[in-house]
Amino acid sequence: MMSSMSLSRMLRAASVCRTMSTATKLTAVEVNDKTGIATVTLSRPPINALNVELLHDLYQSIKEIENNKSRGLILTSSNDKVFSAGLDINEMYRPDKDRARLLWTKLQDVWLALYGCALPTAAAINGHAPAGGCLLATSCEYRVILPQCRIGLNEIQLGLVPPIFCMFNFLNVLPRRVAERALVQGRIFTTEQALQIGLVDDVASSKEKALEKCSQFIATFAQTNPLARSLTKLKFRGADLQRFESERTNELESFLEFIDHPQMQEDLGIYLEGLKKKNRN
Ligand SMILES: CCCCCCCCCC/C=C\CC(=O)SCCNC(=O)CCNC(=O)[C@H](O)C(C)(C)COP(=O)(O)OP(=O)(O)OC[C@H]1O[C@@H](n2cnc3c(N)ncnc32)[C@H](O)[C@@H]1OP(=O)(O)O
Repeated sequence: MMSSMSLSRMLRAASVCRTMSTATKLTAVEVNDKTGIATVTLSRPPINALNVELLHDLYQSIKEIENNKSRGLILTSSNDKVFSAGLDINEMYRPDKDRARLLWTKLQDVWLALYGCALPTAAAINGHAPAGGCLLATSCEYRVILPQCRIGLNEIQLGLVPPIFCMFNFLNVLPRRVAERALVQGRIFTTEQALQIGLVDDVASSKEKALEKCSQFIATFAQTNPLARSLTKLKFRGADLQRFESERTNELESFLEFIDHPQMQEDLGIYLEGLKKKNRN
């Protein structure tokens, strides 16, 4: 039989963390009642590839957390090896046109919501974060990664032109020269390299420790007026957000044109096959 001691401990634990009522299917949202910090966990097995539904759920979660006046937002993954594999290539290979349009629009919405989020944001990168995975992490204000991970914007290696928000994210985090070179080379960095160039702020030995470091970062704002903080953040990011708005329709059309190109389709097919073959050998 359970002792009254362990029952009270369990009740106390249950009152600290609560799952948000509107938590969605592909993202789990948990709010720590003690700290007021919300953790969004990407939960689309096996590798959190960003498809229309995951992007939709992620957008809803970010907006919900922002509207519920949480103290901060931490983004992480339920997979212990992969934070996110980036866009789901199946959504771009031989795509349904309406769905491809929706995919890109939702990616744009997520970027706007996360990059422009009024709350302090942090990413606990508990696995590999190529392409769209890196985009999500660098939209946040602070990043902690685990050892033996790989992170970077490798779009150019797939023959894709990195969209403007990739550039904004890298310029916000890295010196201009380093950002430009990383994007034009489509570099994927190891944990050590990412820390050395400043693509991530810290390294933690486990997911729990990474989450703890993210919470500590968010706690540094405990004494700061939230409105003053968010307006100051907006002063830094506002020009990027405005330029993005003025180019978002063009970028959507360029994306659709790009993936409609026969050569692009052939390249994506080869790339996808290469990823699958790896598992067959
Ligand atoms: C101005 C604008 C106009 C131009 C617009 C251009 C468009 C730019 C788009 C910019 C934004 C984002 C781009 C992207 O995000 S593209 C996606 C790029 N992602 C990658 O290259 C990652 C590829 N994957 C990996 O490196 C590895 O899978 C991993 C993430 C490191 C995980 O390794 P693992 O060993 O743990 O798992 P693995 O066995 O490789 O994979 C498991 C199964 O998942 C499949 N898979 C992997 N990645 C993807 C993916 N991104 N989409 C779909 N499917 C993926 C893999 O094939 C395995 O499948 P299976 O089990 O063998 O069937």
